[in-house]
Amino acid sequence: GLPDAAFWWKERATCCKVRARRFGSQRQLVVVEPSSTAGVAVLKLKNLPVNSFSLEFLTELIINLEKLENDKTFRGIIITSDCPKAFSAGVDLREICGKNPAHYTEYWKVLQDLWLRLYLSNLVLISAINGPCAAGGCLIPLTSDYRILADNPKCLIGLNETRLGISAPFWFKDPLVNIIGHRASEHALQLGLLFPPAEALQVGIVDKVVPKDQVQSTALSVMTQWLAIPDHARQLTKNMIRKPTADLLVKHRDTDIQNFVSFISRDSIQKSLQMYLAKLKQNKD
Ligand SMILES: CCCCC/C=C\CCCC/C=C/C(=O)SCCNC(=O)CCNC(=O)[C@H](O)C(C)(C)COP(=O)(O)OP(=O)(O)OC[C@H]1O[C@@H](n2cnc3c(N)ncnc32)[C@H](O)[C@@H]1OP(=O)(O)O
Repeated sequence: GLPDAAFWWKERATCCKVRARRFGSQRQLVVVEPSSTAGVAVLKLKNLPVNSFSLEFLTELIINLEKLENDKTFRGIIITSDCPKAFSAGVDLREICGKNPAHYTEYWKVLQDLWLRLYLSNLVLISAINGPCAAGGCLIPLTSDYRILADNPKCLIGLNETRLGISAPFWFKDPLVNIIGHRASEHALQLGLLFPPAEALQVGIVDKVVPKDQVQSTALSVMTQWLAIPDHARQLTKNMIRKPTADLLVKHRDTDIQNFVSFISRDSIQKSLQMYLAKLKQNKD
């Protein structure tokens, strides 16, 4: 069962709602639409320009996922991007650069919340990856049940953290190992590889590669196959497979936060993140 996670969710849901009130933004960063298939919602990420994970975006995403999880009309979610430039550029570097330990603590807790919410979801989650997907951006595909990538050379996917001088946390690494295996993860993580579509399919970080204009329709047809299985049987099986990995984070959340805050506060790490951000701004198309 999920008693530990359920406890966390209840407590964290209240925090999310308080935080959402704090932002009070008029921009809608997450759009949820019913699909043409009954019981399936399409969740569109819309934090322009690149769906980087700002605290506000993460908060809105968690609230929307929680609503869908609690709405018995939905059995599955297709997660995709409504930003032409990216599926997700991962952690918003402005959230982990030049801020204070209290901010880093809050940010990391919320990122953990998102991971738990997705990884232990009872719904079928399909990532329709219609743009580049880097580092933290892979959190969504890696916690999904199925991943479809657009066949476009710009659609690189992978955990490239080491290229920024940082390390992916264990709860990014573990699902990757579960999906692509130990040796391939060792290679991909240390070198910070971003895979183009054909290689992504070959290594197994995605399940299907299709032309960009077919990503959505393919996601719907894959969803239909998954929904043919009775929910209770699929959910029990998903939980049985995922619980040992999820428990590692549930049990070690506080230590993980402390490790992150002390790591990210180092001058050398801050310098290398600032350099990466400056380089991104220089390399504009
Ligand atoms: C001991 C314990 C250790 C625990 C762990 C410690 C640390 C863990 C760290 C957390 C793990 C996760 C990390 C991350 O996710 S770091 C982010 C990694 N992301 C990337 O490397 C992707 C960066 N972005 C790109 O490659 C490109 O932007 C693109 C997504 C391919 C899109 O390219 P393009 O269409 O050419 O657009 P631009 O590059 O011009 O980007 C548009 C504007 O967006 C800004 N941008 C892009 N990415 C980010 C980002 N991640 N954060 C903040 N801002 C970002 C970019 O600078 C442009 O801004 P501008 O228009 O103002 O110049």
